[in-house]
Amino acid sequence: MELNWTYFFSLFSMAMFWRAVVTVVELGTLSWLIGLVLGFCVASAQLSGITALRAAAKVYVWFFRSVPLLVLLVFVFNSPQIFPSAGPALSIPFVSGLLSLVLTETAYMAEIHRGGLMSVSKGQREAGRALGLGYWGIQARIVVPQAFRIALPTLVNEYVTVIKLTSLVSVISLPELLMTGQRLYSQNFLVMETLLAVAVYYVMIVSAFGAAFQWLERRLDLQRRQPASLDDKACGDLRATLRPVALVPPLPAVPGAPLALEMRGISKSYGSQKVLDIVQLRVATGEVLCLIGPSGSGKTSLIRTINALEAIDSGEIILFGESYLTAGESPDSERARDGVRRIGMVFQSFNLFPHLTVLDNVLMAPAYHGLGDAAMRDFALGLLDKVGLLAHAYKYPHQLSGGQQQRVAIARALAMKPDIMLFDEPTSALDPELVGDVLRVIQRLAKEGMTMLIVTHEMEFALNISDRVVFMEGGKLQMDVSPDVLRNQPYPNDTLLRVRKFMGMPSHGGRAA
Ligand SMILES: Nc1ncnc2c1ncn2[C@@H]1O[C@H](COP(=O)(O)OP(=O)(O)OP(=O)(O)O)[C@@H](O)[C@H]1O
Repeated sequence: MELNWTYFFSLFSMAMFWRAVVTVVELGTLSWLIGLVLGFCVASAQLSGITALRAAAKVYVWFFRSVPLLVLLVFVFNSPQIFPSAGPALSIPFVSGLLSLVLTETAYMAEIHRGGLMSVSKGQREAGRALGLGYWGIQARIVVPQAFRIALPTLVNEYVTVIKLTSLVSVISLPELLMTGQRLYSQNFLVMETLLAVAVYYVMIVSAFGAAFQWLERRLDLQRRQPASLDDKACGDLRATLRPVALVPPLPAVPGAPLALEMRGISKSYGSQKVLDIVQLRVATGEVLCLIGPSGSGKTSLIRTINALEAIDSGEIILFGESYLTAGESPDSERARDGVRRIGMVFQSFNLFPHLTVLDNVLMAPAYHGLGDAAMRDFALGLLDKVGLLAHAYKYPHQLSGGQQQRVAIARALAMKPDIMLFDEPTSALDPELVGDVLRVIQRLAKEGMTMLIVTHEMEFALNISDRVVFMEGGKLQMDVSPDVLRNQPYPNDTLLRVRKFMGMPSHGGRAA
């Protein structure tokens, strides 16, 4: 069979086909955009803590993924028979088509968004909470930008699917591309030429939008962003504009002033396992405590309760003389969140925000709390200079070594001008050669008078930096003594002997291994 090529080419200059192209693009794009937004809401509902919401979202996704679009289209178009008041709107094929596509796409998009949201690690949310961000702040500034980037390639693919699905709307007489072609070949019987032209029209639409989306994907791809370090001259020029940064706000450590932190009878269990067992701890302003102990003894759990990342089962935590967290209280309460703003936390796995530059990581919390002015920007740059990373201010976390990332995390925590700093094994995830730089920054903070609790396995560091070394075992504080006692107590009791052994010290004291 010979194709009539002259007729085929003439189909590309027919106004009715280009009108159909506009219809397809309008219908596909609107369905995609509305599905994108509603799908995100449904995915959030699926992941919410509210059982009824979760169940409703699950049923929605299950139902609309199961019903064929063709069936839905015919049903929606004819639904005025059941709901006469919807007649004027739904008798318009474009509206019925849009509604059906949106109902279906919302279900598919919800699954895509859910995958994106779930792949943002728990540590990212915890870093947000540790910086005092509320639920919506964490969603808007941390989770959604990352989830969207992860989901983007699949969302783009879904756009192509939606464009092709619009051809089904011909079943309710919308003059889109297929319907336009059908009307034409039912008159002239040039079926193959017309369908071929329809296919080419679809390919053109998909290719044009595919290229645009690819451009967007490339722009959003963080791995492609490789801003360079500032050279010495640029660093020097920038440094000259900055004022020296005072890391620790002057807090009066006068006699009779309240303790920086007091833990009264804190207990916590995970199921039947008690991980904190009536912990009593008092920390004065300016004191540095190192928490040591065997793996699983509860050190991280203790530090996480101080930062309200975990609720407590019994007892009370008091911050600068004011009750901050009590047994059973939600760590998300207003009071706890206010307390968290006074505490900086540095995590073992850094938890930097990968979609933000180093400087924006540091500025994230001040900006959220309404402090992100020009002076704060200078302060943030000054902090980066303090931790030796001014040259890297405009890079992204993936361009830094682990040790550099951890120093950014310290600067980020310091940007909120905390009164207490918590460190949870800050060097455990680092290669040995990178440990020193991080420890030096912490040492500097100690010298400047910062109140600090540090969970560490660096025993010599603990002995050098601490005012007190606290040994934990089985969720209990077994020993709380100065490094001097640890090193020099000539008549050690059994616990001290055990701790010396744990720290790799000789039983008569001295240096740690
Ligand atoms: N979210 C959780 N759910 C259940 N159990 C947990 C949870 N977090 C910690 N645990 C358990 O609590 C105990 C104390 O853990 P924790 O992380 O506080 O110990 P750790 O002293 O910091 O240990 P390491 O030095 O290995 O980091 C462990 O037995 C651990 O398995």
